[in-house]
Amino acid sequence: MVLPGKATLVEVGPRDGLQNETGLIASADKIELINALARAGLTRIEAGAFVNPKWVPQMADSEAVLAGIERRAGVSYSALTPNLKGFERALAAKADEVAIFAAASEAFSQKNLNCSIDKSLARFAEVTQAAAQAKIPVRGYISCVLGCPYSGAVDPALCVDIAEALFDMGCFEVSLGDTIGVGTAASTQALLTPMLQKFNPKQLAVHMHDTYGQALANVYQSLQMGISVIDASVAGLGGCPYAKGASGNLATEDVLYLLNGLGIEHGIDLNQVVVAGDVMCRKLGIANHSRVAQALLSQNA
Ligand SMILES: CC(C)(COP(=O)([O-])OP(=O)([O-])OC[C@H]1O[C@@H](n2cnc3c(N)ncnc32)[C@H](O)[C@@H]1OP(=O)([O-])[O-])[C@@H](O)C(=O)NCCC(=O)NCCSC(=O)C[C@@](C)(O)CC(=O)[O-]
Repeated sequence: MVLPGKATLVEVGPRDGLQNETGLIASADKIELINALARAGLTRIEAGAFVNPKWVPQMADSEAVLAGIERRAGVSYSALTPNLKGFERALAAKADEVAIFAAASEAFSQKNLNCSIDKSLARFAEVTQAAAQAKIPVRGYISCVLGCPYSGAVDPALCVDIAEALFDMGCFEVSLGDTIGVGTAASTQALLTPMLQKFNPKQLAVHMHDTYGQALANVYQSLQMGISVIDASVAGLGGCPYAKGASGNLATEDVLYLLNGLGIEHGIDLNQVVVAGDVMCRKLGIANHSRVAQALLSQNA
């Protein structure tokens, strides 16, 4: 078993976690969440999405959010950019990093991006070209790597091809998304095996949703295979608007507890993350989906 000595968390709660909430959340509350997460030691925070606001109204205030946050030294504040228009908005809002997001399923690509996989990659190439000129790093995502809500099983070979296309156009990292949380440790291994034959583990991240309660096992599987960048969402907030029934990402607090138990360094204060998630859940009037947060909060109650 080869475990990395150090792991980096990419906090996606303020974007992936909140994008699906139906009641409009005040920009000030999003800003407070992001600031609290940065103070807790998270160094990569997805702060918004410059997507079509008609498609995802909750992210329509991403300009205001990026303008309102404290910019802590050493923290990278990123945003999703589906096309050149999104990139121009992100650049004007001074995002430190942007992310493009392809899918390993034609059906999901149509639902999420209103176009085929090939067309989305052509749009993303325009974004990476503009980002290279502006010296903004670009992260790539691939959704549905372990299953699609519309077309079912996904071939790992297709994921490898899309990852290659994303790296070829200049992405510094590709995050592999189990968008609907159907993966298991075995299917994660089956995906990562061909991925790691082609790419360095340092180039890859995993982004696991917890619909079937397997996300932590999938992260552990990924750590054992040398992946050390993990996406997570505070309090397990979230779900994808184009993946019915998909629950939130794996909770940041639960990943931190796993890493602590394994002795893997991460530089984040678990208790501060628990408080940040608790404050947001109370404001939203929703349950906290982190098992670790539930346990720690009940001890302190
Ligand atoms: C890709 C598009 C834009 C195509 O959307 P479209 O409607 O086909 O776009 P269009 O180019 O035909 O333009 C239509 C209108 O939208 C405007 N428009 C066009 N682009 C933008 C923009 N960037 N910002 C603001 N406005 C924009 C454009 O200006 C135009 O305005 P009009 O002329 O009608 O007034 C749309 O499908 C879209 O926004 N999709 C994003 C959906 C989304 O955010 N999904 C959730 C995030 S992905 C995810 O959660 C998965 C992930 C990453 O977490 C990983 C995982 O879990 O697997």
